[in-house]
Amino acid sequence: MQVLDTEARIRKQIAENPVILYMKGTPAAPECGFSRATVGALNKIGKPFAFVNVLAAPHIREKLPKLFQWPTFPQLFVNGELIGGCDIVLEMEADGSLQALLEKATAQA
Ligand SMILES: N[C@@H](CCC(=O)N[C@@H](CS)C(=O)NCC(=O)O)C(=O)O
Repeated sequence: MQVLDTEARIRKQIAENPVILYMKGTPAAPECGFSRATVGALNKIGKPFAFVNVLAAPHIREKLPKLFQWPTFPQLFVNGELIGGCDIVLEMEADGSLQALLEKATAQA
């Protein structure tokens, strides 16, 4: 029962938020260097994003990696699609594609 509830919760969060970051800690107080770096890249772009602190949500921390076959955090979703973790976000920030993606996603919201 808990497993189904957790999956439904995750799918709702992803559906309701055009940009959502599953991370350790909060944007104001990240609790892992990978999450900190990812928040830094998103803040540089300056578009709004939702977040879930998986350290405060152990069921989500356990379930999300299985749902989207991505084993680690952070995980960035844009318009319902998993973009990736810290490495991918930093690469996309460097080549300009993160800005383009987020501008498009938040313009549609
Ligand atoms: N290369 C990864 C690094 C992320 C990573 O290694 N995260 C670890 C440590 S924070 C993790 O989430 N481990 C699984 C867990 O703690 O649930 C990325 O690009 O995001």
